[in-house]
Amino acid sequence: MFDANRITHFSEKETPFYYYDLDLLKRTLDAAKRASTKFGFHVHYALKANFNDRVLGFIREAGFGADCVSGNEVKKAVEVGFNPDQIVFAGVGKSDKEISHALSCNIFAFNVESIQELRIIDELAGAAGKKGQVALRINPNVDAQTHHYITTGLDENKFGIAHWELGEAIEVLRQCQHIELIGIHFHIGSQITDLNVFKSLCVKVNELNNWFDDRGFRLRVLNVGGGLGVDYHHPDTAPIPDFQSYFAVFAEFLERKPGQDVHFELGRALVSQSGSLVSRVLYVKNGIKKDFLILDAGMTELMRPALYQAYHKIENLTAAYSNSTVQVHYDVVGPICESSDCFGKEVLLPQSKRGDLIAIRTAGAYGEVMASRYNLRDEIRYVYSDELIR
Ligand SMILES: Cc1ncc(COP(=O)(O)O)c(C=O)c1O
Ligand SMILES: N[C@@H](CCCC[NH3+])C(=O)O
Repeated sequence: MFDANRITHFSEKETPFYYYDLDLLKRTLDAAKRASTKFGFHVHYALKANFNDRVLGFIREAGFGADCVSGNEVKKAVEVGFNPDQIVFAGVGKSDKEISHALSCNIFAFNVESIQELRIIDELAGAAGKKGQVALRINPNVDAQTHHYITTGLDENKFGIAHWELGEAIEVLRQCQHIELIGIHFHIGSQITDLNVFKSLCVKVNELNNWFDDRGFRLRVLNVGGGLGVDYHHPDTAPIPDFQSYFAVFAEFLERKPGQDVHFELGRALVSQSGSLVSRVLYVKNGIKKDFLILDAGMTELMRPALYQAYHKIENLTAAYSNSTVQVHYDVVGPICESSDCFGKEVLLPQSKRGDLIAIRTAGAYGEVMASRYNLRDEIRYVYSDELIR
C-alpha cells in the first residue's frame, strides 16, 4: 500500500499512468546482484520485460548485461549504454537486417534457435568480414509448471533447437567458417515459482554439457535463461524475490566444467514489483448480476489479465485512508470494447466511487511494454517515485 503522501501526489496527476518505485527497483537490483555475484554468476536483464529508459538506466548502473529479442532491443541496449560485450540476442525469427545490425554492434552472442539460422548468421558474418559468437538454444523438454502460454521449453513449443537435431547442428557448425560455438542456452518459461523445476533443468543442462564435451566442443557459457516468478498476491510483504535460493539451486545442481561461466536472463523478477498501474474509477455500474467498477485504464495499458487471466492485486487507494468499512464485490473492468477487458472478477474492495484512485500492483514487468493503442488510446504516461523528492 502506498503512503498518504504518495497518494496525494498521484491525485494531482492525469490517469492512467505507470508508477515506478525507483527505490524498490534499486533494492531489488542490489539483492539480485549480491546473490548472483556470490556464486560468480552473470545476469543479462531481459529487456522484453520493461524497456522504459529510466528503468534501463538503473539496470545498466547496477552492472547487468542485456538479453534482447529484436534488432530494436539490441539498438536500445547499445543506446542506453550496455556494453556490447554483455549483450545477447535470442528470438526464433531474427531477420537478416537484425542479424547484420547485431554483428555490426559486436554483441557477445546470438542465442540461435534453428539450424537454418546458424547457416544464415554464418553467411551474413562472412559477408561482413566478422566472426559471430553463437550459443545454441536447446529445447530441453522440461515442464516449467506455469501458464501454458508462457511455457517455452516443451517439445510442442516453437523455441530452440530440438534435442534430436543436435547431431545435425554440430555437423553444420563444423562446416561454418564465420561462427564460433561458445555455449548452450535454455529458457523454459516465465513466472516459475517452484524451484524444483530449475533442478530438472540443471539435470538436462548437465547431460547436454557432457554431450558437447564428448564431441570435442569446449563450451565457455551455460546460459540457463530467466523465468524466476514473483509473488503477485503480496506486493508489499514480499516485494523482493528470493534471489539467493534461486541462484543456490544452480550453484548446487549445475555441473560446470573448468572455465565455464553461467549466464542468466532474468526479466520479471527484477522489475515487476516496482511498477504499478494507477487509474481512476470513471463509473460504478450496478448490473443485474454484479457491480462493475469501470476504470480509465484497460487492457490497452495492462494486457496480462485479458491475455492470460493473470492475477494482479487491485487496491482502492482513495478509500484506504477513509473510515469506510463497507466492502463490495466488483468486477473491475476497463473502457475498451472487449469483454475480456477485465482486471479482476468479484474483487472485494472498499465501497468505491467515481474519481477514486485504483492501483493495479506488480505491473512493472510485461505491463507498459505490452501496451497498445487499440481504440486509439493515449500514449502511456509515467510517474517516477523520485518526483516526490525533487
Ligand atoms: C529467451 C528468454 N530469456 C529470458 C526471458 C525472461 O523471462 P522472465 O521475465 O520470466 O525472467 C524470456 C521471457 O520469457 C525469454 O524468452
Ligand atoms: N508476457 C508474459 C511473459 C512472456 C515472457 C516472454 N517469453 C507475461 O506477461 O507474463
